[in-house]
Amino acid sequence: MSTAGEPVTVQSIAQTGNSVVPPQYVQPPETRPTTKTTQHHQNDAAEPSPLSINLGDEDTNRLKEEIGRACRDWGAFHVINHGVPIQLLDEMRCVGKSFFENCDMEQKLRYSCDSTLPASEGYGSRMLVAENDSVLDWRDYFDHHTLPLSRRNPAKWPNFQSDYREVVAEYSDRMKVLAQRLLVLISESLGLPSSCIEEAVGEFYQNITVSYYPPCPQPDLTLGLQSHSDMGAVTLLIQDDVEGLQVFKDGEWVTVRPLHGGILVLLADQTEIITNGKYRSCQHQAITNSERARLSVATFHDPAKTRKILPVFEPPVYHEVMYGDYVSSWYTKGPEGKRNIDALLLTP
Ligand SMILES: O=C(O)CCC(=O)C(=O)O
Ligand SMILES: [Fe+2]
Repeated sequence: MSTAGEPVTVQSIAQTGNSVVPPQYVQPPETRPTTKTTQHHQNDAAEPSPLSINLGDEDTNRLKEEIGRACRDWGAFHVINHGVPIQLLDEMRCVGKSFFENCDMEQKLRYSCDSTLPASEGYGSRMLVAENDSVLDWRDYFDHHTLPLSRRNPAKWPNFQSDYREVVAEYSDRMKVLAQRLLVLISESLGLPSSCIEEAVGEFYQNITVSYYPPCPQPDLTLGLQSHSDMGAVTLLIQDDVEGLQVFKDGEWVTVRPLHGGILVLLADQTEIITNGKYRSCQHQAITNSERARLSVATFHDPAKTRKILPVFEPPVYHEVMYGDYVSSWYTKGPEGKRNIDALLLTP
């Protein structure tokens, strides 16, 4: 499939035009995206799914109540009037897309990540794959290490497009501010002191991953990204206008309708531990389609690897865990839905 020594990317497979995907990309029947378990968003429903929350709402009690409800019911919600210029969201999508679509493979491969290391920075294709897991995601990605500033080295990011590095840096700074504000609101929605969750997380380790899902000839057999919950504290996600992200709610996969200008907030596993399971992390996956490539940009806010994470409510339902240990077990076992966090339950 690849020329000697080149990593296989999903985009290069898609470009062969084959009508059949290579066998490593075929999901076992139980994880395939079936229409039976998929409830598509309700077009005319009174409440979009997941909920969309107006951060500009001056009625702060109502705002906190809505956030609490969304966190309990979905572990995910869109925010609008979030203070981040919509133009910056568009620019971020645009520079990300242009890396995948306007650079030739030789240029792209200059930024290849080290696929033997977890969460290595750069261009790659197999991030969430466990060591012994043979099913691959139908996705390529570019991961940027953005915060703390000591990890940020824009020289490792593409510069074929003149403003790529500035856009990513500005986007990173704006996402951090928004994530901090959200953790305040989430804390307050539980009656906790404003800074409670933020202090439990400590300094943010932030990564920005641009995911690119090429059209797939067999969308019924594949996943763009297998079912998982994010490991850190909170993820802020934007997508283009192509559907594909699904969240798991009440036993069903619900497709998240793209909301231009909105930002999707996904609660991640450390927030579930810190809130002692009052708010659960959102299990999600990405499906593929045969028509159009899809792009998303996920901004992860994680604790430092040495940070000890433990519930702030008594009696604790989860074990204390060192975040770095949590990440290691995740990478050796693979995400497999939410199995990793369930392993921390004191009374499973
Ligand atoms: O592409 C998406 O919408 C989801 C991406 C995601 O879940 C991730 O990168 O962790
Ligand atoms: Fe995710």
